[in-house]
Amino acid sequence: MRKSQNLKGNSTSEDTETELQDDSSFFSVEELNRRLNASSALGSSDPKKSPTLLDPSSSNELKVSPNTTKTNLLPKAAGASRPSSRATSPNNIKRVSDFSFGEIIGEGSYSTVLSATENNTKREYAIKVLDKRHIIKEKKVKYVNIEKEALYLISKHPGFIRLFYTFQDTQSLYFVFSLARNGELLDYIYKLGKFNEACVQYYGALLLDSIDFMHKQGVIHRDLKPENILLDDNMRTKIIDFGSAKIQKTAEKSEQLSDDLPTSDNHSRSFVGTARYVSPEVLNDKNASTASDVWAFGCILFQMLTGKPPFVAGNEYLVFQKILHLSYEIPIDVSETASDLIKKILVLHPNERLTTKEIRDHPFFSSMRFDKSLWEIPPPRLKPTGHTSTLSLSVPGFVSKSAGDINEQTRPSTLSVSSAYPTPNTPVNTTFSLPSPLEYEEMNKRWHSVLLEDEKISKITVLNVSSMPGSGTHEAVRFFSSLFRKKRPRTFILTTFGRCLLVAMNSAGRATIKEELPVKSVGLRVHGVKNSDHTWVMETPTRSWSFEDPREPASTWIELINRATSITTAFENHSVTSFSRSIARSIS
Ligand SMILES: Nc1ncnc2c1ncn2[C@@H]1O[C@H](COP(=O)(O)OP(=O)(O)OP(=O)(O)O)[C@@H](O)[C@H]1O
Repeated sequence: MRKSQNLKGNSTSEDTETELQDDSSFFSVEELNRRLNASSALGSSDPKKSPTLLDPSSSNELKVSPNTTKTNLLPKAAGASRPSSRATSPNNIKRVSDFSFGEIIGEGSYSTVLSATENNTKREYAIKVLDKRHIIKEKKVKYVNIEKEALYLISKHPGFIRLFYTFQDTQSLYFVFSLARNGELLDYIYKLGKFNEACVQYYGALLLDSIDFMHKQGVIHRDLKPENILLDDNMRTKIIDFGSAKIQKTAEKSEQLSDDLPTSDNHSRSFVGTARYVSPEVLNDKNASTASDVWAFGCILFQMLTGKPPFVAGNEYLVFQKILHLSYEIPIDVSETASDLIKKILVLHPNERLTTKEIRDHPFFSSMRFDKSLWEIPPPRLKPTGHTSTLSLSVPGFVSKSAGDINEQTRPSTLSVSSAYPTPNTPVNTTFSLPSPLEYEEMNKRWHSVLLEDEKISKITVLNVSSMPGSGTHEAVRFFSSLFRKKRPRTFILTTFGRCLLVAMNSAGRATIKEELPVKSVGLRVHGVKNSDHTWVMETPTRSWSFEDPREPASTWIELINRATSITTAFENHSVTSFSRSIARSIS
């Protein structure tokens, strides 16, 4: 296997050929419960019988308390984890003290993922930490097992994240993965708007080859989406998150291989997946099949080609309606060959959908060779193709950093992809990080008409926003307005005075405030939304706003809004004059 050096000069986990070493005993509810009980009864566990339980005197022992939260279950952050006196635990099963944990690089519904360096080898990994109590409570033990088994089945293919070790301590389960340093495919789609067709062919081919292999191993992923596709040091794709996977039985598998028709999962009738990528058959009768993964693949191809998934709407119900009615449009700038492929994949009936083999043979992929050499050719430079004019925002005057060539520019050195700033042609789903001081100055000038005297922009980004009457209004009014609730892209400005503004340019090119969010309203509630890490809600008794930011988690925003509330409070107490000036200004 390839030898690689990371940016710090450390060798990466990909360097090692080690077979999966795991503590398989913890993957049963009984064993998990037994160990949890043992740990609760402090000291009653028998380390000989449970070789992977940490020594209670170890600095890395994580104590169970009834008030334990997800965060304090985590190993200590960067540098805090002291190397163990013993390099590894008995039977070569790893333990927390074998690693120094770094920053949190991702969070899932049931896990937190941290970067980590193995103390002995200095190899870097991504370690997924799952809270045992939470897994048991939510009845997810079965899925933890499936994830491990699926990862084992597909481990020989380069298109998947590699699982190296599993282990546990009293409170958590640990999956040690190869570290995909270049973040999620989704980041690049947002950053570039959309990919040119050469890039879509290349990345589409890597994914197709991976999906094909995965299906031959009897694994249906069931949650394929750009967030679950990571990019490694060489900008090649690694599919992650097998927590929703289904493993087919051998009989099903051989049937599938003989006739190449989609095999379905008749046993699992629960909805899994993500609304925008879920197939019509899963919505209709909850039957997931290999064709359901092909459907999701079609949605991802569409998203790479156009910048957004084919089925988007203000809420999940409307997304489902669009999927069931096959209501999507291919923009005219997509080539005929690509459109033809999309139309043959996004087909309602799974048996009429192209199979992975048929997709490989489609003219869109005629330049790609589906063999080992596919994974050896250098990735094409990631380039956007122009912009979708109907989606562009009118935010003039910013230095564009989004367009161009990602591979050409310095690649992001960490997992967080530095984002672009609003430009007149930036697609709506893009979000933006803080600009440099010079760009700040420029922005403050551009938006000065919405700012107060001495007030500066603290954060500017584009969010999808919808609003409706608050919980204090009549239920019928709320119900009907929910039917027409539409998320619209809006430029959001947080100012140094703590004001949160939704702004737009008028036809004369002048920035105007569309709305000022009532960060100090009595009865204001700011909260996240179940099943969506990137959506949050601001609610007053009379009005509620729902925000979606595909890049930044809702928790960051909730913290920001809370901070804005305290800033405006301080501001009001100390600087009444500025408010008077602002009123005078708005009148003039
Ligand atoms: N090997 C890795 N290298 C780098 N980042 C990773 C790796 N594995 C996971 N991540 C990051 O952590 C996030 C959460 O991981 P993952 O999707 O596996 O968790 P999960 O609990 O299964 O999530 P979900 O709620 O989507 O099921 C990912 O979206 C990704 O950004």
